[in-house]
Amino acid sequence: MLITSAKEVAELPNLKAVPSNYYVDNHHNYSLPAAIIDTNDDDDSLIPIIDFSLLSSEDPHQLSKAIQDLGRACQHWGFFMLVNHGIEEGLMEELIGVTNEFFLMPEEDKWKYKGENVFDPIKYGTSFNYTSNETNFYWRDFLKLSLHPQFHSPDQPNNFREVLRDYCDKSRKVARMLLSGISESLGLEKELMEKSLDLDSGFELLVANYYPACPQPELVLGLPPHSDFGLLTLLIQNDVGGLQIQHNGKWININPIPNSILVNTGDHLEIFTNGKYKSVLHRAIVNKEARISIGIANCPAMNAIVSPADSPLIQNERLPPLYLPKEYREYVEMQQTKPLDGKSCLDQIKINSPSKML
Ligand SMILES: O=C(O)CCC(=O)C(=O)O
Ligand SMILES: [Fe+2]
Repeated sequence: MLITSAKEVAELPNLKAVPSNYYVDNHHNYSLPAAIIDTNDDDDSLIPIIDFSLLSSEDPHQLSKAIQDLGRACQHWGFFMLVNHGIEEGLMEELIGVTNEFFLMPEEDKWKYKGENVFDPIKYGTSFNYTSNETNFYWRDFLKLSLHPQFHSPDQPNNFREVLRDYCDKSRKVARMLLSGISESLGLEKELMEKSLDLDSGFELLVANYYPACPQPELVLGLPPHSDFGLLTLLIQNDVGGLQIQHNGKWININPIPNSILVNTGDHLEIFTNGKYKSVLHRAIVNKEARISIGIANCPAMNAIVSPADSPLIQNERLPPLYLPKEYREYVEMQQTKPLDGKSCLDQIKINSPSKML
């Protein structure tokens, strides 16, 4: 079957209505959770804002407060805005610019990166995940790149590789610093996570999303509700909002804040913390203007076995392990080939709680 990108559909001459195979109602595999979409500005402003520079403060009180704030944001929201992260605004803008140029290239130049398998290091595609046999589509095109342990980049546009390498080296340092702060926030020794999940060989996947301008945004979704695999995702975006996250049973709009990085905790941080830090469902709506977002998922090493941390602070008689150990690679395979049902993949490895079994 010839696949058409969402951008090609959006650019059909005289397109006034969205083709019906993009209608969100047609996705029979899952139903949207009954929740209120809250567009209230007060709620938007509630997303925690973490000042990265305070995580290296020399003032012990400031440092310990910054670590506590980080832990609280992961526990109560699973999402936070990171400011003062030290990555130059110009570099972030350049990455968004070259990514936009990639999506503006002729279709045949992009489809040469189609890829066939879950672990192909460079993949261009459309909708949620073209490895599952979708017949109804999401209003989104994507480019997925494996960045670590081996770095992969398309050759075009010309300076894409160079800009990406610079950004991803800097983003990795920020992510590692956050992960060690997160270990500390749990009372664990700083290095426990990096050692047990072999983060020096950690897998990193970049997902660039292009949501074309849509004539009827209310009828479609850019991305269905999902949680991210990995430990932490760091996401930058242009100034067109569209991300919604589940919080206290509602969908909350997250408006972009200039020069910030949106961070969320992924499935493997939920597993490692034995459920204390939640991997939160989120989705993307679309707009009459095109939107770009670029996330990097920072993950355990492919052959690491992920389980709740081996520490009495994380699992003990009162807190039995809630998740089955699983090799990271197997989890990714399972997630990438699982049918869409609006539920997190974590459900498949949750151990039934004793109260359920009584
Ligand atoms: O576009 C966004 O803001 C969200 C993207 C996302 O959730 C993803 O790529 O996993
Ligand atoms: Fe996501």
